[in-house]
Amino acid sequence: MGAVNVANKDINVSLAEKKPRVVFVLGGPGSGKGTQCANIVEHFHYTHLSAGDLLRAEIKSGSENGTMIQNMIKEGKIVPSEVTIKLLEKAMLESGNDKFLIDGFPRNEENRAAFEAVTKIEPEFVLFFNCPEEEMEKRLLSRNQGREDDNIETIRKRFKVFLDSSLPVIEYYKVKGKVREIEAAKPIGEVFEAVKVVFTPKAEKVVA
Ligand SMILES: Nc1ncnc2c1ncn2[C@@H]1O[C@H](COP(=O)(O)OP(=O)(O)OP(=O)(O)O)[C@@H](O)[C@H]1O
Ligand SMILES: Nc1ccn([C@@H]2O[C@H](COP(=O)(O)O)[C@@H](O)[C@H]2O)c(=O)n1
Ligand SMILES: [Mg+2]
Repeated sequence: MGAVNVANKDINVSLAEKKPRVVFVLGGPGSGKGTQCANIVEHFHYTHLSAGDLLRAEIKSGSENGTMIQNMIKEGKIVPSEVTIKLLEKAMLESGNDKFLIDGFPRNEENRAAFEAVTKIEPEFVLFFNCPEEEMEKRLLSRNQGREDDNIETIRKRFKVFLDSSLPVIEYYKVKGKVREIEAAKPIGEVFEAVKVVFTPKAEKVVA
C-alpha cells in the first residue's frame, strides 16, 4: 500500500508540474460525447480520454478491480473516484500531450471534488452535449458496439444517474461560467460546427 501511495505522489507531483489544459466533456449517455471528441482530436489535436473506455480497458486487463468495475457498469453506477482518477492520471502522463478532453468525467460531485483535490487541475471549460432522452435512447439501442450497458434496463438506470448525480456537476460549473452548451440532437456534422466555434480562438473567428 505504501509503495502505491508513493507512486501516486510521484504521479501527482508531475501532473501538477505539467499543468495540462483540461476540457471536461459531459452529457447524457448517448449524447454523442465520444463521436464529437474524435472530431475535436482530428481538428484541434487534443488527446481524448474517455473515463468509460479506461474503465472497460481495466476490466479487460484482468485487474483486481475488474469484477467490481464490471458490476458497477452493468448497473449504471459510478465507480469510486479513486479508481477512475488513477486511470486518468496514468493516461495523461503516458500520453505526452498537454491538452486533454476528459470525456464522461466528472460524473458526480465526488468525482469532481476528488479530481480537483488530487490533481489541482481546474478545467478550462466544460463542453456539455444537451440531448433529449428519447434521442439518446434511440442512439444507444442501435449503437451495436457490444456494450453490456446498452440494454434498455441499464440505459434507464444510466439516465437516472445522469439526472441525479451528473447534472448537478454541470450546474456547479454553470455558476462558474465554465459551461459551453451544445444542442446535440442534430446531425453529427451540424453538432461539430457548433463545437468548432467553442474551440476556435476568438481572434480567429470570422465576423459576419
Ligand atoms: N449527432 C448524432 N446523430 C445521430 N447519431 C449520433 C450522433 N452522435 C452520435 N451518434 C451515434 O450515437 C451513438 C452514441 O454516440 P457516442 O458513443 O458518441 O455517445 P456517448 O455520449 O459517448 O455515449 P456514452 O455516454 O454511452 O459513452 C453512436 O452509435 C453514434 O454513432
Ligand atoms: N466517471 C465515470 C465514467 C464512467 N463510469 C462508468 O462507466 C459507464 C460507462 O461510461 P460511458 O461514459 O462510457 O458511458 C458508466 O455508466 C459508469 O458505470 C464511471 O463509473 N465513472
Ligand atoms: Mg462515450
